[in-house]
Amino acid sequence: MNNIRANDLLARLPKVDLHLHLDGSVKPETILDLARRQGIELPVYDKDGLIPHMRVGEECGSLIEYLSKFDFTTRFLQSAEALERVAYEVVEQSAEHNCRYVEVRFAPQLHRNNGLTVEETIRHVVEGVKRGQRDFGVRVGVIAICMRNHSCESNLEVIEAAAKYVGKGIVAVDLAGDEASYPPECFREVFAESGRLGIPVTIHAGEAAGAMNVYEAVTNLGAVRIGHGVRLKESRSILEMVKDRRIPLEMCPISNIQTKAVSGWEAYPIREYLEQGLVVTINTDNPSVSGTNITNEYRVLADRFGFTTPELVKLIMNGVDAAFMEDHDKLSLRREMEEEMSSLGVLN
Ligand SMILES: O=c1[nH]cnc2c1ncn2[C@H]1C[C@H](O)[C@@H](CO)O1
Ligand SMILES: [Zn+2]
Repeated sequence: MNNIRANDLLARLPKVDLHLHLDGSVKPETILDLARRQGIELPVYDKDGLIPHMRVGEECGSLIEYLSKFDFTTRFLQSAEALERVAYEVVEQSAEHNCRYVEVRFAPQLHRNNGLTVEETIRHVVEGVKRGQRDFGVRVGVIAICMRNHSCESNLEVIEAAAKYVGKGIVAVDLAGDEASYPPECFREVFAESGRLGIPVTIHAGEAAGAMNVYEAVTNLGAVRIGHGVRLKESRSILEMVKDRRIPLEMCPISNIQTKAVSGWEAYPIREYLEQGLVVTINTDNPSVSGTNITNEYRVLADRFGFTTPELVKLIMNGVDAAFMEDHDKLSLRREMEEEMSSLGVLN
């Protein structure tokens, strides 16, 4: 297959994205408009000029450097209107890449500078994605994020509010932020509460710290999925545990290279993980910070690792299996996607 046709096929394949941060998915043109409406000064007033403020470059050396890009964007996401709008637009952008299901995650406590409550932030994000779901025909779930640098109290507040929205938009809770400085043990109390309330848990782990964080996330924080897990390869026994429990990894290739979770593509363990029988899914993490989209993630994997179309289809369907979705909805999503793949001629 020549490249143009291959790229076209990747764009047209139905896909899912399980790891997508709201505040890492804001379009520069939306920032221009939000700044004007909110009367906030910008360093530049053209969308190309904003890109360096929002996106990491080649030189990104660590997760901490990567995370610094979020400070710029979250300033504009402090009102009901802004949250609803970016939530809607994230669904629109996913639809442009033929995503059939997305899980949009955000940290309520980062959007309260102008007085919104945790529950209000959740309500507005859920409203935005639901409107997107109706207009663009993409199924959507929302994940509420606790932050590693926030207090137990403020993270517990997120869990309690999220619980009220389970079945009404919220599908899980997560833990994100600077992994290296805050070991996951600090969060046992917080995720014990999500366990009591019966909310599914995914945890960013094994990205900027070692495999022990994955172990802690699974055994003590109740994680049933792991965000990234790139450094899981550092421990054979922990890798075996993740494999035996069939815990899906939400890998985000471009982001993982940029945050230096691994030294480079040659060390990226995706083939290794698949050969070892781990459940790998492919996701974007932060399209506007990483300068990526879901089609691009698959294209890079095809180019760098020689993944064939059946292998890419398998990765996509792993994402469907790993979705935080009711069984009957998952079944109908799987059927729809299989039909669409059949009509594209990529299923036997
Ligand atoms: O890849 C990541 N690792 C850890 N934290 C992250 C990553 N991407 C985004 N975040 C943080 C920064 C955002 O402000 C926050 C909520 O989306 O989550
Ligand atoms: Zn993430």
